[in-house]
Amino acid sequence: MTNEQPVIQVDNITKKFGNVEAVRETSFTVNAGEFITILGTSGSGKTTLLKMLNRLIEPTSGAIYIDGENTKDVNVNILRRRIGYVIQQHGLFDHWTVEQNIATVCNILKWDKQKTAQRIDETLRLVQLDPAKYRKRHPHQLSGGEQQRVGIARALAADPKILLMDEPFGAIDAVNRAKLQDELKEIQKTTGKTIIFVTHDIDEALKLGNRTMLFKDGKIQQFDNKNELFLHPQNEFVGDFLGVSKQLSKWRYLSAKSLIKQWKPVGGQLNNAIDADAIVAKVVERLLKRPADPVQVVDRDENKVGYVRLNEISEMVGAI
Ligand SMILES: Nc1ncnc2c1ncn2[C@@H]1O[C@H](COP(=O)(O)OP(=O)(O)OP(=O)(O)O)[C@@H](O)[C@H]1O
Repeated sequence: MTNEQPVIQVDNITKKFGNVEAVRETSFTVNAGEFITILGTSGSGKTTLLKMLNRLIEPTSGAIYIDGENTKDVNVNILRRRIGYVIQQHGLFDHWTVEQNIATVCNILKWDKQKTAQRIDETLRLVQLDPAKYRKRHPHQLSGGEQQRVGIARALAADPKILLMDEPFGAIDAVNRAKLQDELKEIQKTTGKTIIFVTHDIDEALKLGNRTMLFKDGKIQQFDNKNELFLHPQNEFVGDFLGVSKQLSKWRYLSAKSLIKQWKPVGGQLNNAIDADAIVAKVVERLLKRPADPVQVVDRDENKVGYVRLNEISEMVGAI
């Protein structure tokens, strides 16, 4: 859930490396508690954009505000403590134990031993690692997935409001990657962090992000939730990139909500209801189980209901 409060405001930033414009006149806003994924072609400027948020790269022009404060006016070290950063190759110090790695920022903040030890255990539990088992290990004694978990624990140690993640699961096998994605989503839900997550993987971007930014040639092509990206791609690139023409993608990613043309007030019993956020495939599954009954799509927040019938669904899915 987001609370519609801008935590990041990017105002017309451009980054030039010599003649190369890596990011061009880009503006966007991110609200507190959002999980934003950034997707795009190789070399499109995703990493450059991310690194400008914590001033690892300074914009050539434009401004970035975090909590309303221009990042240019904030001491870089203070800024980076407020913003956790996770990269693909975890960036752990090999000669340090897991606990020493996680304690890096706590030590900079001069936390006492007890507070630091407590936080190490807390963050390890958050990333599903048993502190007693992992505290004293070195990074080379961990699997790739475990290293990445420690990387996330370290980024969370100082309890930053924002987490920047640059292809954090890029080098992890598919099974562990799916597990890490689920865990990260859970961490985000329980901690309310604002996350900006760069990935090459369309499935990962759509699964994790409540909004996804599509990036090409240093510019945002579209920044929307997945329903909007599929239903209203703003240009050919977005359509092609997401494979909007492929029915399969629609069925996998669209929610039941998108099938409803007209919401009606709730009346009487809801005995075959499905959540508005359920994917279309679930609606179809339900319809096939009880072909005679319409499925009632329920939007809990707004207490509304819409109906989908089997004989209508192929027509509806075909039209969206
Ligand atoms: N330090 C630099 N000096 C010169 N050019 C750079 C520098 N960093 C990035 N670039 C260029 O800026 C453009 C954007 O690079 P960036 O790494 O942001 O892209 P990306 O979308 O993250 O790519 P990938 O998905 O391949 O990691 C590229 O053309 C790249 O070559």
